[in-house]
Amino acid sequence: MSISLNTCILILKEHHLLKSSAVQDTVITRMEYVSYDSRDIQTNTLFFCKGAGFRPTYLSMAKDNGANCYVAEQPYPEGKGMHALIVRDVAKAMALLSAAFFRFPQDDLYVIAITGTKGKTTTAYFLKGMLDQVNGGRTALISSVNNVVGQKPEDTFKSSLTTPESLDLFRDMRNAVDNGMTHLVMEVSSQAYKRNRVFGLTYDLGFFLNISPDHIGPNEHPNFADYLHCKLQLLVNARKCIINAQTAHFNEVYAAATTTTDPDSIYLFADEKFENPALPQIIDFRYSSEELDMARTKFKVSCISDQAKKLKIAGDYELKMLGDFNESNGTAAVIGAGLAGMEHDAAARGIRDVSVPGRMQTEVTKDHGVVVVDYAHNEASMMALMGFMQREFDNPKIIVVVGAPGDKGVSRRPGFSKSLNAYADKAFLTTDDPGFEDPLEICQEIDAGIDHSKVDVTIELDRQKAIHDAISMAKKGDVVLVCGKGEDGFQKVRGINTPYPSDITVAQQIINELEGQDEHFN
Ligand SMILES: CC(=O)N[C@H]1[C@@H](OP(=O)(O)OP(=O)(O)OC[C@H]2O[C@@H](n3ccc(=O)[nH]c3=O)[C@H](O)[C@@H]2O)O[C@H](CO)[C@@H](O)[C@@H]1O[C@H](C)C(=O)N[C@@H](C)C(=O)N[C@H](CCC(=O)O)C(=O)O
Ligand SMILES: Nc1ncnc2c1ncn2[C@@H]1O[C@H](COP(=O)(O)OP(=O)(O)OP(=O)(O)O)[C@@H](O)[C@H]1O
Repeated sequence: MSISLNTCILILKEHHLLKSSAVQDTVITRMEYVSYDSRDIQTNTLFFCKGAGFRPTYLSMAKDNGANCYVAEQPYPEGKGMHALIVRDVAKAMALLSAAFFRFPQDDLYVIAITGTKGKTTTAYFLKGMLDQVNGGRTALISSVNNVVGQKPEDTFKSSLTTPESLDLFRDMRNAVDNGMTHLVMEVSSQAYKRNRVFGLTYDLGFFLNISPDHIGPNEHPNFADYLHCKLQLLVNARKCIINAQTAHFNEVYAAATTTTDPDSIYLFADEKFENPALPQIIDFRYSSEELDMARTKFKVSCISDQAKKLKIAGDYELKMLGDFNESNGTAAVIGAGLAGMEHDAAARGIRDVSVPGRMQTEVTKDHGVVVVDYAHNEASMMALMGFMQREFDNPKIIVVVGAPGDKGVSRRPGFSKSLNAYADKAFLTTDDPGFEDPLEICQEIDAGIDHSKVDVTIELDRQKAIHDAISMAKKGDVVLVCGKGEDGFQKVRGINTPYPSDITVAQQIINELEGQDEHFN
């Protein structure tokens, strides 16, 4: 793969991004590799100088290792002798030039993008499960858990960001196309728009699931308005939009979709009980809860509007994952499958056994109640999780193991106290990626917001012991919720990923010890 200097100049000019260029007569004018990291350079690399942490010495290193052209927002003496493309916005330039370098792989994929404060990963996995039924397992995935770019084991790898840097994203898409993948389901974080990681990318389908305050703080969004604005961009860039009519800020969300999409291609869904007389739009799809047992969720999807009835997706669906919020996620995914051409039976087959690592993994024990390991890690998801347990399991005793990460999301901590006050009977406050903060102080901060007349609190910094004590004390009919880390196999302590056996493994071992069971979590 390669790109010529002329093509780069043309693309940057077309998008009004080029401020100036310096072309060297003596240096080759084709670039055969692209990188934004001086530790990853090959001969004739196009190198992007980007990011808050960029240092000019990285450019020297890149040049010494074979880079022949750099793109930056200002000229650097360290780049003397290289071609230089000086641009207004390096992140936008990187997205456009990477798409061209990797030969526009998005054109050969049916691209589905999902945003929302909660439910992105689950909805993405549901969609992959269904689409795999009709394309022979050729659905690529970009998610905060795993990325999948092919069908061989080595084509599945852990992701470090929810939405990768544009250069990595287009490379992953190219690999996916070359590996025969036909569809791509991707999570798009608000940060991806803030940082122009998906600049210029258009989706066949775009989902907006929900929004609540989150990701506000240093390095993320300065305020909620900025967070919402970034999330709305997904709809502006989608050819067809699927929107949860029950989302907060519905009017702004719907308006964003209409800026580039005809109302006939905007699909709304809501649960059967939802009524909002102020809403002029027809809700296209409704879902309703059917019976629920300890292991499976059943719900029905109905097609209401004429445009909805064109899709053959009405009927009953079953999920392996509990949670009424998963009925909402499931409905969104089923609509997406319908728009991608699927019908009810294949969709129902594809979604029924999907599980997402670390999300709503449930074990029904003999004598210690129901144990759930879940990724809930902010107020909205804790409320959704505990509220569901209280409604569905007839007001059980709720025992929660939870902590808050250090160095980030400080605004989430009062949300933990609030949700525990609302639903928990017993809370074990414990360690969760403390980073450079003292985990005891983090726990004390959460504890300070707890109403101790409602919730009995134990601070136990050893996470494995906290899980042990929670499950040991639980009796038949109780619910134990182990929140926040799901399948994470490490604790971030002082900048180092310290190995940790994962909540799933720890909980399973404890249940085995207590009850001699050897089944696995659902
Ligand atoms: C604020 C933010 O999003 N920052 C991301 C961004 O950092 P940056 O561009 O400022 O880069 P940097 O790490 O300061 O380094 C500067 C540059 O020097 C280069 N470098 C560095 C060292 C060297 O020796 N040589 C060299 O060339 C680096 O490759 C980089 O290009 O680009 C980096 C990759 O190049 C990301 O790792 C980093 O994500 C940070 C770690 C992060 O935590 N991001 C979070 C906020 C995020 O993006 N989260 C969302 C999910 C949110 C949600 O759940 O909704 C996500 O999509 O993951
Ligand atoms: N639609 C929803 N509404 C509220 N809470 C939800 C919803 N879907 C999932 N959750 C809760 O949020 C947790 C995370 O779900 P999921 O990983 O699917 O969301 P996400 O948007 O990818 O999250 P993140 O951005 O934090 O990675 C789940 O474990 C569950 O507790």
